[in-house]
Amino acid sequence: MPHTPTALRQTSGLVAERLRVGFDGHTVLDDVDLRARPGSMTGVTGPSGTGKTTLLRVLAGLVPADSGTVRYGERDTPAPGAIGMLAQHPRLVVNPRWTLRRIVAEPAVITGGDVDVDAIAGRVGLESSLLERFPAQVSDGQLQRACVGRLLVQAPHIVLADEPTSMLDPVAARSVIGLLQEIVDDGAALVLVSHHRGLVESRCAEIVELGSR
Ligand SMILES: Nc1ncnc2c1ncn2[C@@H]1O[C@H](COP(=O)(O)OP(=O)(O)OP(=O)(O)O)[C@@H](O)[C@H]1O
Repeated sequence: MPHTPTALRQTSGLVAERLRVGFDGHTVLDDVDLRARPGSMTGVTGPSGTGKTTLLRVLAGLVPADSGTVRYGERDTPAPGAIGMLAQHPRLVVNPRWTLRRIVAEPAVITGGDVDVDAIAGRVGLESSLLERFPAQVSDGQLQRACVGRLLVQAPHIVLADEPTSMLDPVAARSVIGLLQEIVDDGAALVLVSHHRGLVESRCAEIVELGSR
């Protein structure tokens, strides 16, 4: 039976309260609250070095907070596969020895599901012929589309996107944001880190501004 991400998704957002993180005695996050609701985008913005990526890492459970809490629905740790991430530099996070087809299909391999990678490629505007290429043989925009395709296969409850369009030209950026909006409209809670205030203000129901006090 084909993998049907939408049907499998059980939405639950996340709530972070009073997060504090410091490195080497220097406070980076100071009492930060953030809520990401199902079917909604939450923006994180602020100048360079104010802790946007650190906040995403804490939300993903990759960096422990010194204090504060993160709740994922009813849980205090995310369910396996509940969080999907989209990186600013997709080349740094994908396996360079995998074809785009394998990169897109990977979440279904992990769960033992079946997936129509060509259909997913069509949905994210990636020519099927590119699926047989390796990351070094495609553009940043094409690789980011493949990563969005992988998100569609994973169908996470929560998407954490760290400057996902900053490497892309305006047309490709709009397209990737449109695809993320589809994932949100499908019920995911999305946290969007971006320096681009206009983008955050136009798309996000809630905005966390770091470095503003
Ligand atoms: N593992 C770490 N050890 C020590 N310091 C760190 C670590 N991770 C981040 N920092 C520091 O924390 C601060 C915030 O970094 P972070 O990458 O979260 O900022 P950012 O807002 O995402 O920046 P940018 O917009 O430039 O990507 C920086 O001063 C950084 O040097």
